[in-house]
Amino acid sequence: MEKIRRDLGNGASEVGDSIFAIWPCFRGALVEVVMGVGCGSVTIWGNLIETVINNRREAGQIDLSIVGGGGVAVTGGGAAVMGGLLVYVVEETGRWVGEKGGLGKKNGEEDDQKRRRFIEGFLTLEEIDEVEYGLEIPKPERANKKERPSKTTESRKRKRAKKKEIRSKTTKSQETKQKEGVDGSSGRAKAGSEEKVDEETKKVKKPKKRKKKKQKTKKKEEKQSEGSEKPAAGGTSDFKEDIIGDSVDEADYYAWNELRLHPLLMESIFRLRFKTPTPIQKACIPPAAHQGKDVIGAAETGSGKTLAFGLPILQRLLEEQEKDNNLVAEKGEAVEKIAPRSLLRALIITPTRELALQVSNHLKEVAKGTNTRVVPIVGGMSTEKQERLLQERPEIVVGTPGRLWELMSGGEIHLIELHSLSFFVLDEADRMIENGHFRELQSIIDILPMTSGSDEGHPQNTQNCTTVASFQRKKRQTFVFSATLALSADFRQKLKRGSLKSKQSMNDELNSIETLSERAGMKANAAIVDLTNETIVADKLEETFIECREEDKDAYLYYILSVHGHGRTMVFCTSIAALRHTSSLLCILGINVWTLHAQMQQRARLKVCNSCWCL
Ligand SMILES: Nc1ncnc2c1ncn2[C@@H]1O[C@H](COP(=O)(O)OP(=O)(O)OP(=O)(O)O)[C@@H](O)[C@H]1O
Repeated sequence: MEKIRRDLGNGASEVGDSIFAIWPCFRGALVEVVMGVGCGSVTIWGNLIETVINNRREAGQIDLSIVGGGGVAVTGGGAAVMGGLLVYVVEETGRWVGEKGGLGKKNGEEDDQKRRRFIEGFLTLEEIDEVEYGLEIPKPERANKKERPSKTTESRKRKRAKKKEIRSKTTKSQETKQKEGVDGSSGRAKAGSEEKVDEETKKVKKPKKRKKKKQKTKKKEEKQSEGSEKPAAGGTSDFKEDIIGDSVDEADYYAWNELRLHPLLMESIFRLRFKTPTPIQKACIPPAAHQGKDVIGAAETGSGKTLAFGLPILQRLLEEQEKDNNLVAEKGEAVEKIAPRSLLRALIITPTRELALQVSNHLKEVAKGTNTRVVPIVGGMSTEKQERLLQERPEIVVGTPGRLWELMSGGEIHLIELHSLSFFVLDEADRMIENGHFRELQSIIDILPMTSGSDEGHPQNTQNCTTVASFQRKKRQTFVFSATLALSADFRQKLKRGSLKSKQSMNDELNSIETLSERAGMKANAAIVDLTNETIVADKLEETFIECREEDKDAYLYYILSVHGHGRTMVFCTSIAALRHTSSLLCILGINVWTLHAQMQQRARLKVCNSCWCL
């Protein structure tokens, strides 16, 4: 066996770059990486290289063994031995394997140049032309995880053939199940190649569309037939046993008692296993749900703000439904005619599409078992489809300013019949006023009927929209939620005096939460709940700062993810290019990566969000 020593460079990052770059070349070859002694980041690099090589070996993608060099184990373990970290690639087959600054010339000069470029440049995945190099980037194996769409035509063909086989063999219901499986796998976006995934998903999904439609119709029919069996608001139901399955000890949820929520909402809370209300929920629900007050709420991200406004909305809608039902029962049909049915009762506005969907999904989950419908209206999705959803007249709409205003100014009837609007919510208000992007938000606020105490009862004509006369105007509550809050000491006085409403102020942009709140109709007796702390950092987060060289950043990231990254991790990058680099790298290293950035199509962005929520 001819052993050729290849010095892959000095220092962790050089070695790392070389190893990353030449991995694909190792495929099929029997090589040894012999670690030399090291210092400094030897622990990181030792762990990194060992983990990666072991993963690859287990996946059968690489046949490398690690041999401690210079008497120091590859894992380093903090060995403080002076000297650079050296890696020797020992080739068994006699074929060129890889090197830094290279001498290899087994296959002619041209090939060598390509390889050298390949190694020295540390190309990103997008830059590597697999065909040119005759390489196939190894696909990390994921135990117990759904397979991601493969890049190669061969595997695509295999997939298609498999699907065909499944379709022909299975019965209708089995087929549906199988398809769901495939669907799941196609949802896995491959890092740095969202567009490809999108195309691929299209291909995989196309034949399913009809099936899906059929399923939808079937579901709809089932729903309709179930309609009469749905628990009426406030009525007792066997919902708990149905959904919960295993029993819930209500005593564990005693902390919710003081919030006096409707039994159907408590059923949802049991189902979601939310044992105690979060501080922001505890502070906001009583004034909002039982005193009918407006609320300005601020708390760190992830503190449960959605339900801090969501539960009061659902509580009031359920109470009203109960009252209506009782009146109908007492006085007969006549009352039903004047009770507002299927009108927009709550309009929730968020600064981003993803947040709107997150909020909408969260509320849907809690509203399960009630008759309340929640619909998201966001940009980047089919307007026609959203108009169809609105034709069903949902009580709660969660949307982003742009698409909402587009539909409102186009005369979408459900969105401009605002006389029965009982809740107007601005979520993440601090982000809503950032960059002054939200001209549409201003337009939406302008067409809201005045809240009680102003010119109640008078219909308004504003711009393209006309709000209809109210026969049963509800007192509207305004909720403004944010992760940060800076209110002036005399904010309440300003609200009382209406100074923020002055002519001068009306011409100002919505550039502060104070102005935004006041314009949205916030009343002076609003409950102000500020649970932010000075550091802004969420309590559950621990911040750590690692000082490192630019070229070591990737190694640290991989190390942190490998050693500490159990569960989900979010990695923020400064640019889309940086995101592509990092995600490609992590993908090569066998980490399940999803990317999300502004240049992705909305459909792909939503798919990523949905998949991440489902993890
Ligand atoms: N009482 C509760 N007990 C346990 N988990 C809860 C409770 N209320 C909400 N959650 C969960 O906490 C998570 C964060 O909630 P939510 O999204 O409402 O926070 P948020 O403050 O709005 O965060 P962000 O500002 O990031 O939108 C969600 O997954 C939600 O299901």
